[in-house]
Amino acid sequence: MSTMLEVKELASGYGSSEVISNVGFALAKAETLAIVGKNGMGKTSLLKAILGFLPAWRGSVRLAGKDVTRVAPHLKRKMGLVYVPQEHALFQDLSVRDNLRLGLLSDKDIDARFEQVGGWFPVLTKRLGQRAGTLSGGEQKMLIVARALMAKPDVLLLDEVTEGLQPSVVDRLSEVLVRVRREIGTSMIVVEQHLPFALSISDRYLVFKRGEIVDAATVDADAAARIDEHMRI
Ligand SMILES: Nc1ncnc2c1ncn2[C@@H]1O[C@H](COP(=O)(O)OP(=O)(O)OP(=O)(O)O)[C@@H](O)[C@H]1O
Repeated sequence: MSTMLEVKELASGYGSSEVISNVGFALAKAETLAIVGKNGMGKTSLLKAILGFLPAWRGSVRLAGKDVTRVAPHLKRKMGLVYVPQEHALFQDLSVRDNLRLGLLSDKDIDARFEQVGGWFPVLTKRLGQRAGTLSGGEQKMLIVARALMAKPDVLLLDEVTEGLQPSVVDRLSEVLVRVRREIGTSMIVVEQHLPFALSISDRYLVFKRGEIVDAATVDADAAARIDEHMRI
């Protein structure tokens, strides 16, 4: 299977403090990888280092075979790497439609993109004219994910996407992400505290501790118990 994203010996941090050390993994086409670990272990920083918001101190990031370690985040986005940040990054005063449109790189295929993404998120299709700021918290999170999917990403990085969501919305999101992967073959990295959600949609997982990978395995029936053990220590 072809490798979409390859991270090798990546290190990064803030000021003089290294928070990501020697991180390496590969993500195949249409594969979903969960990254789990306690608060403050460096999961968000890892995503930022992959995206280029944090500079790589050492190591490399390759996207579909190309070295993108020093490529700016907006250019990586054009190359198919899209990020769903932890915070609610919507344009509150713009309509749902305009927020979705901002996820597109150009208006080419706009109708087809609205149709496909609307099929995944019918709740948004009904509210295209509504101001994003007036959506419920769950709907706003759906809109952030939907906007990221407008550009049909090759690789999608999702940071704590279930945070603050009620169980029915979490279930809905996992159904949509499984469908997206099946229908357009997106590869995904899911940074998550919500273990059942992460494991239900992932093929493999990495456990992160103090900026390093301390366990990496395929998701199987014992994965949750193994991860719990790491979380306790
Ligand atoms: N802008 C920043 N400046 C300095 N240090 C930072 C900054 N952002 C994060 N850190 C530090 O880097 C370390 C890793 O933080 P990070 O947010 O990557 O962890 P995390 O595993 O994503 O945690 P959480 O699950 O709480 O979001 C922490 O010690 C944090 O205090």
